Amino acid sequence: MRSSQEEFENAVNRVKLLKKDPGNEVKLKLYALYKQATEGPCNMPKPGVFDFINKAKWDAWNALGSMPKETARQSYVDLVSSLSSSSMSSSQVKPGADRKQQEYENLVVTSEDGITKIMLNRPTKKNAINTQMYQEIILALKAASKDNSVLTVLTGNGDYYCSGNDLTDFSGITAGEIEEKVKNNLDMLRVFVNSFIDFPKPLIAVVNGPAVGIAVTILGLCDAVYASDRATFHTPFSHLGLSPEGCSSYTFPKIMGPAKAIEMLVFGKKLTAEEACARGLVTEVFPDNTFQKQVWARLKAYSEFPANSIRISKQVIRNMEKEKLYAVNAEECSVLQERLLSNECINAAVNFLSRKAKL
Ligand SMILES: CCCC/C=C\CC(=O)SCCNC(=O)CCNC(=O)[C@H](O)C(C)(C)COP(=O)(O)OP(=O)(O)OC[C@H]1O[C@@H](n2cnc3c(N)ncnc32)[C@H](O)[C@@H]1OP(=O)(O)O
Repeated sequence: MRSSQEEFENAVNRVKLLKKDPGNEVKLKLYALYKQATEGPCNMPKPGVFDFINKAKWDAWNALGSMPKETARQSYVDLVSSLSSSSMSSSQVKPGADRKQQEYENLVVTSEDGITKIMLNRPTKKNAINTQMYQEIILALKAASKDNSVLTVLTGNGDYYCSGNDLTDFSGITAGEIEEKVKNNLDMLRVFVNSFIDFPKPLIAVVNGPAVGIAVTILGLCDAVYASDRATFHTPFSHLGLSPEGCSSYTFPKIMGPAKAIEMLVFGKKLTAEEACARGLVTEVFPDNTFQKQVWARLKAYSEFPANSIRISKQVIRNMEKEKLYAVNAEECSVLQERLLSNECINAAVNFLSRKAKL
């Protein structure tokens, strides 16, 4: 259900009544969503590098890309509700009450039986992740981290799980605009990956079909990966003149050993689901014809475990590595920023756009 103008205005007023300062990151998000909801996409000139505050605000607003006003308004209302409810005592939160689900352009998000499912929903584009979908996943993870669910699931609609970063993202950009666009996208990628690092409860990938690029690397930050035997796992970074992201330069060698990680991340070897399982990237493989039934029965059973215990145990494991993962993410984004501007990468994108190259 979409929120009304009245709900939005109420939320604007409720922000002023918050007892606890929500911190700069959240304040920037609120600012950006408010501007997007009231004025639409950012078309203001970018403030100078030393105008730190206005630049941070501009970056946050600009990163929302072409998100529709209505989506921004709903995201704003949801964010304010989560801030208001997090300042309520636990006795004020009704057990089992499901949060109203926000509507997204590129995702379908549902909550049932203690499980929030975030489904990538661009099946005609093999669920390629464009700028707006990155933003929506960030928002959906933020909402799921605060809802009543025990588990959160990431999956894809259609025959693909996800074909990775949308390679048309940079089409139509002039030479003068490219550096700015790349920088903004990399700032957004860093926030996107951090939202996986920070996710506070078990996050499970239900890989219904082939996965490419960032959709594969991010699996190293998930807590379980269930795959159909139809799924494949491909990170063709060298083929595209790119470099690893999603913390895979750290998680993959740790999961499968350096030689096997290099085979995937540097030489672009595509793995079957069974091979990915043997390397430890996938938790379990299921036959495609019973995949959904078996996986959801398993998840339903897990969702009945005590919620606090599950969350705290996941956090104990993740907290050991958080600082390292933030540093890896920042380093990977900085290397990737250079790569995206390289001729090798630009040629690969042009070849894809002119349909000369596919994987
Ligand atoms: C700021 C972030 C930086 C992060 C950088 C990179 C990380 C990565 O994710 S790198 C990996 C990028 N992905 C790819 O290289 C995959 C490209 N796609 C393909 O090679 C093929 O489309 C694929 C093998 C996935 C599927 O082939 P087919 O089964 O033959 O289908 P189609 O090619 O006809 O695809 C249908 C439709 O979807 C569009 N599509 C698919 N993938 C992408 C993509 N990644 N980006 C944009 N569009 C994609 C494809 O163009 C078709 O569209 P239409 O022609 O309009 O029907």
